[in-house]
Amino acid sequence: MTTGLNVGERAQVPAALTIAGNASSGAGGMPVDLKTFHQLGVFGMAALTTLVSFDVTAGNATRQVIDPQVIIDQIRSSLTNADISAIKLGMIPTPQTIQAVHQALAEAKIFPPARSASELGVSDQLEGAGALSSAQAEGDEALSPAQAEGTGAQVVRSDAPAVVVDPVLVCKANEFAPETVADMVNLLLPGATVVTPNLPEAQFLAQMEIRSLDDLDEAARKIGSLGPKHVLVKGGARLELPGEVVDSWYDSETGQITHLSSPLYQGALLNGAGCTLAAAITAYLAKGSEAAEAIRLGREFVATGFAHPFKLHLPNDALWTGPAK
Ligand SMILES: Nc1ncnc2c1ncn2[C@@H]1O[C@H](COP(=O)(O)OP(=O)(O)O)[C@@H](O)[C@H]1O
Ligand SMILES: Cc1ncc(COP(=O)(O)O)c(C=O)c1O
Repeated sequence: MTTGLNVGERAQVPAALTIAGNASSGAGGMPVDLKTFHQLGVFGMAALTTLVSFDVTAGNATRQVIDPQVIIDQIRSSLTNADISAIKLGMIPTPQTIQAVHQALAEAKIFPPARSASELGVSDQLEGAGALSSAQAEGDEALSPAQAEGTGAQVVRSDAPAVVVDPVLVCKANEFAPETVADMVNLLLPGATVVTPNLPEAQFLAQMEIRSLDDLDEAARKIGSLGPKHVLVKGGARLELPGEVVDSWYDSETGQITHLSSPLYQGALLNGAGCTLAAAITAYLAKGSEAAEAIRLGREFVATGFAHPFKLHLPNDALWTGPAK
């Protein structure tokens, strides 16, 4: 096999880090992210937050949550092991693990510090999403961006890697960890370059029902008001439009909504589709694409995968993250 490199020559490829869970099926979280990074010519690194096992006979999934300090250690280690060009956040299953991820990324000046209670105006308006993250509600001292600026501390590095947040709350039919919404909103969304909720996740984040394309757009705008630069709400097969899937992309800077559509594949949900999309967007950002291009190319990569599902003994087959067979 030839790599196109001479022996001893370094591979000049960007690196991307995924902070995610492991699905032992190989069809969700870290395995999908690393396969996608590799397929797109990006060196993949991983910090694990959870271990998920599906039991086909019992029809349920169990998860083992990784100790928050171990998550911080993995992220610190990855950030010092290589120059990382983009980061993907996937399943982060508890308020404590979200706080740990935020802490590690804020200390590296990749994420802004936690907002203080008085600065939580926007998420205050989100009924039920919770105005305070649990750490803030417990009275932890948070340095606000304004306070940090006052001390001369730089809030986010000018060369900080792009961060794609896939707010994993609903995995196909399984709803999961709705108690993490407040911390997601307060700690993860403000630092996101792109956030990629599926339809039910967008309902949680925007606190509204989504039944139509107009609702999808409204949810994208609402989530955009929480701080991310770009929001891609995946209507996917769940919106049930004839013959096509439509995702709604909101650009917070321009305030513009764009509909991105692809042919519907058999009306099916495939395991790993959402992870592959967020990982592909991360990979393209790592390779230097602007967000608009990364989102478009990421969707194309997923559409190719839908044409080649991999048979799993689970309620849904898996998206294939490799080249066309
Ligand atoms: N049946 C399908 N045919 C083609 N594209 C799909 C289909 N279902 C979802 N998609 C697309 O795949 C991507 C992931 O969507 P989705 O499966 O809803 O995410 P998640 O895995 O987070 O639930 C989106 O771009 C969506 O539009
Ligand atoms: C660890 C992990 N992360 C993420 C997901 C979400 O996967 P999908 O891309 O199918 O939405 C799953 C789904 O089972 C998972 O187990």
